[in-house]
Amino acid sequence: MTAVSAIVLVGPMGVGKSTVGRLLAERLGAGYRDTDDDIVAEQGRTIAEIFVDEGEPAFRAIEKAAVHKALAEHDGVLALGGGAILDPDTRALLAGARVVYLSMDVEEAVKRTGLNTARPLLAVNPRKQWRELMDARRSLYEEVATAVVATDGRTPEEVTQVALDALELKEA
Ligand SMILES: Nc1ncnc2c1ncn2[C@@H]1O[C@H](COP(=O)(O)OP(=O)(O)OP(=O)(O)O)[C@@H](O)[C@H]1O
Ligand SMILES: O=C(O)C1=C[C@@H](O)[C@@H](O)[C@H](O)C1
Ligand SMILES: [Mg+2]
Repeated sequence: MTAVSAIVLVGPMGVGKSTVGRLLAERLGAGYRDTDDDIVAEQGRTIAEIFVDEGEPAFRAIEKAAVHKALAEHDGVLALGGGAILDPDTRALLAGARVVYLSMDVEEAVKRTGLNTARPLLAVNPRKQWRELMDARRSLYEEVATAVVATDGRTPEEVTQVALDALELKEA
């Protein structure tokens, strides 16, 4: 069963899903869960290792199963991996949920992700790769979102407050 009361965070790598997700959960007195963490725990490997060992399609299959499991089990704040919305079944499942799309522009993205090789899809030419990813994904993030929150120039605390306002949620 899908836990439709979950608040789901989507958006590109480094936008602050994990940071804001934890703050949002704290403010709401709710649990926090992150599908990237679930995958690492279940697989006993890092995301980068899964990409290197098995390639992106295999990672996406693992991710799809992890996202569907988390949506069924968790009714707090749930951060999804940045590419989870690429899967059409996952997008269909999100149709019943409250989904916050955290957005940012490319310069902010480069600042936040830097040259961190833990993000395999941005490991070579981060600025170009980020633009290409966003060209392919922007409309998918918008499709699943019930609220869009721009994070540029805002602290994580400010982003959290704007998300609460957008969802019209009060603190616990
Ligand atoms: N609003 C913000 N302003 C400035 N820095 C931020 C903000 N939100 C997050 N950060 C910083 O940006 C980096 C990425 O944040 P975070 O790990 O939360 O992103 P993410 O969306 O979960 O990324 P991923 O998709 O890779 O899991 C961290 O160093 C974090 O401290
Ligand atoms: O945007 C993406 O495709 C990804 C985002 C991260 O959350 C991880 O799920 C992984 O690095 C892939
Ligand atoms: Mg994260």
